[in-house]
Amino acid sequence: MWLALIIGNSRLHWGLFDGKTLCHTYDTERLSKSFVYYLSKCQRLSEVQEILSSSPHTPRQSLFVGNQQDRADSPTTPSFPLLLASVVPSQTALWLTYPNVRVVTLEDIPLQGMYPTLGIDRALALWGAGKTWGFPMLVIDAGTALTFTGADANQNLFGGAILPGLGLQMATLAENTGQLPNVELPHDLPQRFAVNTQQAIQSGVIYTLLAGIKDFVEAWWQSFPQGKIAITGGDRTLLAKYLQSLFPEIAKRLIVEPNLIFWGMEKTQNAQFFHNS
Ligand SMILES: Nc1ncnc2c1ncn2[C@@H]1O[C@H](COP(=O)(O)OP(=O)(O)OP(=O)(O)O)[C@@H](O)[C@H]1O
Ligand SMILES: CC(C)(CO)[C@@H](O)C(=O)NCCC(=O)O
Ligand SMILES: [K+]
Repeated sequence: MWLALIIGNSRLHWGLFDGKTLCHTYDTERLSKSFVYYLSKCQRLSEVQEILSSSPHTPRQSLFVGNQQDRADSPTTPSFPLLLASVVPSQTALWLTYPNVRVVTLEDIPLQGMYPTLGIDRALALWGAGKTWGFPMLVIDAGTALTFTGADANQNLFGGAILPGLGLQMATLAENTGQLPNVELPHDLPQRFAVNTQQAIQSGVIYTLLAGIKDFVEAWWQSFPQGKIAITGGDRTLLAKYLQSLFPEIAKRLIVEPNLIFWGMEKTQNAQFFHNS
């Protein structure tokens, strides 16, 4: 068993693997140094699962009482292996205190033509999607930031784009204006021409984002008529639903998959190391 951890800009994403099989996923807030310590002391799978699914993530001392002494003294009780990918350098540092950790870098991903500051989450999602469904592949990651990242049939980075994600666009409007409220995203596509403030914000953010996605997707298909498209990230389901209503011909060709980055991590040499250990 091993753990995959993606440190995103809003929260942490956890994958619990049995070899190549992804058994469980968890999302957590950012965690404390003592959490890192407790996780490193977990011996049983049930302990890992309990502390990752508890909320808030302050592990109960009692979980460890009793055999804590054995653990401190025994050299034969390694922590669960942890494979880490992070786009938040300050958070990476905290997790380097975990004893059995490996960090995924761009060098671990066999895509050609990557530029040095490319986000590891983008490279991993693209690698995971391409290795699973084939290249050419375009990944749309609808997270804190929304990104497009594409690679051609030779697994060469074709390029992409970065813009504020749906949540960030809504939050920025509320934070930087005197009269605009914080608004939730609607479950269904709103009406385009709105007659109240809340719906006007929803319409503006959603319809311009959908138009932008359509434009990128069409440009992608112009370059790669048989090119595949996968969407991931916290807003993927909502976006896929809006696309289904507005541009069904695009939605039909979309692969919607929450775990692209985990698939990417599993398909690096680093994971191979864990499979064999
Ligand atoms: N339970 C949730 N908590 C936080 N955000 C959520 C949740 N469910 C959906 N979202 C949406 O997910 C988006 C954030 O996506 P995600 O969790 O993929 O971001 P992230 O952790 O910052 O990762 P990345 O850095 O890759 O974007 C937000 O815009 C928000 O609207
Ligand atoms: C764009 C984000 C924030 C998306 O999570 C991340 O991939 C990142 O910090 N990237 C670095 C810049 C780049 O990818 O070109
Ligand atoms: K920054």
